[in-house]
Amino acid sequence: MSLLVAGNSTSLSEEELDEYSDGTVKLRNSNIELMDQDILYHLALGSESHDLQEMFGDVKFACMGGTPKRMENFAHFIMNEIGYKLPAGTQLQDISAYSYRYSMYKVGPVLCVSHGMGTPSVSILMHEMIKLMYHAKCKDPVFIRIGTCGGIGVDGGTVIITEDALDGQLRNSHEFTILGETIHRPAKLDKKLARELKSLSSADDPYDTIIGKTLCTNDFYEGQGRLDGAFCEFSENDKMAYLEKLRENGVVNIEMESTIFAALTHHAGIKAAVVCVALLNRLNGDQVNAPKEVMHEWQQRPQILVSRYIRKVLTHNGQLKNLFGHQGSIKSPRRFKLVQQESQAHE
Ligand SMILES: O=P(O)(O)O[C@H]1O[C@H](CO)[C@@H](O)[C@H]1O
Ligand SMILES: O=c1cc[nH]c(=O)[nH]1
Repeated sequence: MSLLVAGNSTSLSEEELDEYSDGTVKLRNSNIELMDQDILYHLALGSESHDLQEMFGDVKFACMGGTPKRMENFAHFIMNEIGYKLPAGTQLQDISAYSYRYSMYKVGPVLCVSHGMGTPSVSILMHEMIKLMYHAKCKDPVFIRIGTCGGIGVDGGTVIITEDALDGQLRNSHEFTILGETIHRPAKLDKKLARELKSLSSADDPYDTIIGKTLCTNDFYEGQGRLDGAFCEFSENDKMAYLEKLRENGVVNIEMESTIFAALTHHAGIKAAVVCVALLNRLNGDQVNAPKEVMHEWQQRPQILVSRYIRKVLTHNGQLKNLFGHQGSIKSPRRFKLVQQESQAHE
């Protein structure tokens, strides 16, 4: 059996992935099965304290993004899009509220979870999300990051689907330090899923949706070649030469979570995608200074694309009609605005 070897780490071969044919998420850690209980501390959930299969067994999509508010908004939006009805007299609850770390909302088969900023925050969440999928016996869950980024040669408002996630040294892997040893795991996303998402963009969308390489950094300022951090020990020429080098290598955007997100989902055999909206074109500057309302509308764009995908899959599986008894339209930015206004009115 051929293994994909990166550093001294291994990833799933095609043959191994085939072994997961019942679709459930297998853990690559035999310690978990031997434990009396597994506490998902940062999600405020546990395998003994909660019936995770009953609560989460129907999850098909785990959507994640940086801020709790974005994910709460997305939960309301997707609820409307898939026609999911909450039991009378109830409202969406933040399932992980008492962790005081991440927020989690469940809308039928869709989980909407905030992941914070940067690798450590996402890494902790991904361990617990993958274990949650395992304990809940979820079948073929798809993980999607819905984020923001800086564009390289693309206008603010452009939606970017990541084809390959690259680290600061342009390697298509994520570097881990485990027991003092450095290992790399491939930062692979599902290319077919990326293409499918792209196919759901519409000529009627008043913005571009593109696929390209994403640079993932450990910092927003010096790490992304900004001149406007508290420190800067390089010149504007150095910065522009670096951004041009990125562009020559096919990089179209920069953010801070894609390699860890890709590496851990791939290591777990979970299909994943990253969809971000550019908040600015970094070739034109460093400050994020678009008006608040404009940025708010831009951030809805990846959510609209992802909702089209979710609706498509649920429609294909016959779930949209059968489970929720209402179809709606695939392209519905107008309805999204209404939901957003309602949710803002409650802020
Ligand atoms: O908008 P989100 O998804 O939080 O992501 C981007 O925004 C943060 C920086 O402002 C980083 O976490 C970056 O990856
Ligand atoms: O420039 C940007 C904008 C959003 N997020 C980033 O990480 N960088």
